[in-house]
Amino acid sequence: MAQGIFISFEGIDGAGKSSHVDALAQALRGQGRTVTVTREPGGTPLAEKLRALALHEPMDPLTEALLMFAARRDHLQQVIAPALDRGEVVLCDRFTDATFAYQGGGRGFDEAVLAQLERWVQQRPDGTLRQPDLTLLFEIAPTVAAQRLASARLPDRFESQPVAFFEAVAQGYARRVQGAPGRFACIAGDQPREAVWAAVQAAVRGRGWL
Ligand SMILES: Nc1ncnc2c1ncn2[C@@H]1O[C@H](COP(=O)(O)OP(=O)(O)O)[C@@H](O)[C@H]1O
Ligand SMILES: Cc1cn([C@H]2C[C@H](O)[C@@H](COP(=O)(O)OP(=O)(O)O)O2)c(=O)[nH]c1=O
Repeated sequence: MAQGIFISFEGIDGAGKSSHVDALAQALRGQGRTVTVTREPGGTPLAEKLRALALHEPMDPLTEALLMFAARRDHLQQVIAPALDRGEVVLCDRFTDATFAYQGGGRGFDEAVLAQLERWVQQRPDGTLRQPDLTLLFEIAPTVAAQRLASARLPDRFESQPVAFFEAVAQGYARRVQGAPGRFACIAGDQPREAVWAAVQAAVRGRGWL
């Protein structure tokens, strides 16, 4: 059976990505596809426990990075790889680009070490690296995202960071785009919701998946 389709959603907190994950799942299911909607950190019982720790307990940047990759390994093994091997679609709210952006850009953790962990965690039996087929990167000025979040929800360890942290996170994302431009579709997140949704659909349609 053909390999499935792996799409990740990325952006700084408040960029407005989450509401489009379910909408895209519905659109793809409408085409008869089987779709798994999942998220990182999380997506399995173990990884959700690691998520609760990573989002709420104080820890140093190496511990934080290792927890993200530990959660990712379990998620890949238990959920993502089996679904893709069955030829299904996986929509994942954040994946490894978030680690490079938040732990690399935001926390300043060594990106060469992150790249090593990425290889260990995402290597397939044939030696190639598992990556999303498409990453939708929602781009927005950190000040606008912060205004949105101020009225939206109680902040976790990341969301409570100052605007300068999110500027560094955005730079981390930009470096990932430079490293693999063909994998990314950059979506202007500061548009009205309908325009953002149209851009999401256009990116997926451009790949022939909608
Ligand atoms: N295009 C948009 N314009 C204005 N507000 C938005 C838009 N998209 C999302 N929001 C609001 O911004 C906040 C953050 O959105 P959310 O989808 O949770 O962002 P993310 O998942 O990227 O952190 C929510 O209160 C949401 O209702
Ligand atoms: C996947 C991942 C997320 N994160 C952070 C980014 C987010 O602030 C947080 C959780 O992401 P997210 O699910 O987008 O948060 P919410 O449900 O509140 O919208 O985890 C990392 O720091 N590194 C990672 O590798």
